[in-house]
Amino acid sequence: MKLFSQAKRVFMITRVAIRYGLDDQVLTLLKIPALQTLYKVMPWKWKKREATNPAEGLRCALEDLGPVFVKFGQVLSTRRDMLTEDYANELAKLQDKVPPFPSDQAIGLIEASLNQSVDEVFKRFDREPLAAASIAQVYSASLQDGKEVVVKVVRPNIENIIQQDIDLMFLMAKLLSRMSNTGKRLRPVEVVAEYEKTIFDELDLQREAANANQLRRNFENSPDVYIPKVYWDHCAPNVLVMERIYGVNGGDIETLKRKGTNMKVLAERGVDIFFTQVFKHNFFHADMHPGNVFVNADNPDDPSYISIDFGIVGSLSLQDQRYLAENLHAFFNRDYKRVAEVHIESGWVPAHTSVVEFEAAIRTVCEPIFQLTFKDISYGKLLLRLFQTAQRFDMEVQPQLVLLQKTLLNIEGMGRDVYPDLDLWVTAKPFLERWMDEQVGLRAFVKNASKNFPKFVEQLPNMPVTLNEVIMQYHQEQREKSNKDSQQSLLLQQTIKQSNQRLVMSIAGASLLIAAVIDKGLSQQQELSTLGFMVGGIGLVLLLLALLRK
Ligand SMILES: Nc1ncnc2c1ncn2[C@@H]1O[C@H](COP(=O)(O)OP(=O)(O)OP(=O)(O)O)[C@@H](O)[C@H]1O
Repeated sequence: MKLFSQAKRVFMITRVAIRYGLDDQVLTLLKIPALQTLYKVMPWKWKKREATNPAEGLRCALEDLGPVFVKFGQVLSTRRDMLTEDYANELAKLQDKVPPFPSDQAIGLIEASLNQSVDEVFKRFDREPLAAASIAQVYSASLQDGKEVVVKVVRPNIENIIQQDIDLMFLMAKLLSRMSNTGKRLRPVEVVAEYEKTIFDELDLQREAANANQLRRNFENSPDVYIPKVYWDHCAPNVLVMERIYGVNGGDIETLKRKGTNMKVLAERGVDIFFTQVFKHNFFHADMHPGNVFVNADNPDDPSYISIDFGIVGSLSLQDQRYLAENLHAFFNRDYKRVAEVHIESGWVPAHTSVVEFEAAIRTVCEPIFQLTFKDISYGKLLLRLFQTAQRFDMEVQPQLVLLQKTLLNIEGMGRDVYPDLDLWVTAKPFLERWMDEQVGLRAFVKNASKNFPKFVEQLPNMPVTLNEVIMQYHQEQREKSNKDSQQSLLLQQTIKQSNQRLVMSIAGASLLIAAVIDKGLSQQQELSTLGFMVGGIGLVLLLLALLRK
């Protein structure tokens, strides 16, 4: 049965591909002369194709193949590192205009999942869907206490449809990578695997609810962005009930202007929110297209955002954060040598990479960007160029970094639609510098010491005993050795003396550092006081001297 339905689907895909002239493109990619000759005599070759160019053909074909392929095309459209501009622009036009599924079916699904009738859960449930998307359908309703909510419910049987289509995509990707060099370079199997993960993650609305909750906590009381509340009691893996929000769609520039919205403030807030998520919370909304962003313009001078759709989020490892911060920082000082060094020092590119060659390659792609004024520079494109260059030098860019680069492109796009003179660097610079300050150098050391302080205090009572044991053991070993060789006895005495000096220095250094940490803790301030900074600094120097002393 499964084989039959797959064969039917293959047949349908072939028909759609022929209709839009994709067969020609596939054959060109495969470069198998015999097949190409045979193909020339196929009857449909003389039929008129329905697309005017290959990129349009691909978009139309994906639209005909249904929501899973449409979403795939949307994801591909953001991979400008893989596609040429004409394909990326054409795929960006893809919209999942899917017909709604019957509301009776939706209500049946909600009731089965929540184990309650819709009338019990909701005071009012509007049977006309608010939106019908590829994965889920959204309804408006009100809870028994009158609170307005939206109810998102996953399409029935969508999991099987997705699985079948993804299996076919894998098949096509494998064929493409085996039979064509260009195909192999595009790494289609990896691209489909990444897409599979994204789309299945989006199916789990409980996961989306948890993401929403985390973002809501991160931005609690923020004047910049509002995240709607999740009603957990009425959520299931395929049902999400969330506070209903009202606002102007982020892409509706005309309405925003008509309302007299301060567009500069709005654009700057967008960038601020992004950098806060990346460098402060390390948890970012990664599906930032205008359809998912609303604006509260009730007070036009002080506009703020409202965010929805939390299916895709990203988070960077400390190493990736550092990569990002150090590179952007070095870039904006046009210090390409430093960019190259950072890559090599941290092992992102192989140690044998020539700094000079890498630096030259980075300069070549980035210098044209810096011909623009700061306000016209696209950070998303800059990162993209950097990734492309680094890939040529054997760096494997982490998927989370690619996700971030795509989000950055979106943010920039939206920000500049709102306020064309937006200067991202003005907002980004303090974030990067603060982050670097906190992660690298003495402040970072003291900060970490402060973080580990409770653990240290816990172990403090045992410290004398442990220290004594270590010293005794050390002396014992030295004594045993000294019995064997009397000449070494003198040496031993010296060593013991030095080790005692080292011990005293270590204890003094550690005490000063602890004092600085306590001072910071007592003052309840984010930053160290000048005195704390000095005391901590002396402590650190003593510790370093103790370590370096032979
Ligand atoms: N909390 C909310 N308040 C008001 N409207 C909402 C809310 N959540 C979703 N919507 C409406 O439902 C639409 C679809 O919601 P959402 O984007 O979460 O679904 P989706 O299945 O992820 O869609 P897509 O695949 O297009 O991203 C939104 O564009 C918006 O119009």
